[in-house]
Amino acid sequence: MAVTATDAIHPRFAKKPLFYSIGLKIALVQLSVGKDKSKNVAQAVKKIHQAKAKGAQLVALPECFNSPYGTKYFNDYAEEVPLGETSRALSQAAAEAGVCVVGGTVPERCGDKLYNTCTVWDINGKLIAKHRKMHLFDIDIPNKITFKESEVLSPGNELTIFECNGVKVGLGICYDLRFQEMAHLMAKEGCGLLIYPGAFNMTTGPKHWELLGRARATDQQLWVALVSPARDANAEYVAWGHTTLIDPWGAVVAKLDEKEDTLVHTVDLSMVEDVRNSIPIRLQRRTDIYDTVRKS
Ligand SMILES: NC(=O)CC(=O)C(=O)O
Repeated sequence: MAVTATDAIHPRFAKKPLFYSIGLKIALVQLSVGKDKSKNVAQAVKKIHQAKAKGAQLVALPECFNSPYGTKYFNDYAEEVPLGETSRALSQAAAEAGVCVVGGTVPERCGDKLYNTCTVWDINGKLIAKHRKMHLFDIDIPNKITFKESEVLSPGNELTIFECNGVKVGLGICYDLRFQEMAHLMAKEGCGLLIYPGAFNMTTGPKHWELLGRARATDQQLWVALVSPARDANAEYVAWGHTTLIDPWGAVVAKLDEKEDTLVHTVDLSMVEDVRNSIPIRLQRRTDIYDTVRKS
């Protein structure tokens, strides 16, 4: 069988990627998150306006930005999307600032189920995408960390791609970063940037956070943004921090430490095409032997 130039693209998505001769100024907000939900949300709104003042066209918040990260908190902090107070605040902030907002994640209530959900708001405050964490964080590292999101959360079943200023952006949430098939499908469907709100911890953070981000960027030859909450050493779950932006060569172009801060950088989408032209692995995959296929 002949080797095909590209593997099959899901019919729901356009075959042609959008982008590539443009820059997109993004702000990654490493937010301090505590137990006071309204305070968390107000701080996020403040950071969105500050990022806009620095010229950002897209502002991304971290995983679980309105609630402490822990299974015992999710039910109490959960809200319906888009009816809840957090959705309303993000919609208003996006519209008032005139900026696209990738709303980190919140615990979402839908019927009798809870999800770990990222919402995306356009410059008019309209909800344009919603991603539910597909791969739940269930791990057990003896004497280090045991976490079982599946005790209270349900997984999402959809890939999520949206468009901002002509750039196709793919979304994953934290543990989703470990699954290269998901990143591959989003790249195949035209994304030039993948954004992962995430909250790695003090065990897996130093070992895997940057490594996985660089792996996804290198494998898929696109930009990868990892957005963490700031570290709170007194929290039950201590986040690693180190919000990071990685270019399509797999190089870290900007990185925060563990404190609250915002990383602002212009993502040059022409680099995606340059890297793909220079190292044409997309055309060299042996799809006659193996493949990654979208099933829904
Ligand atoms: N918190 C997560 O979902 C993922 C994580 O911390 C890890 O993969 O490590």
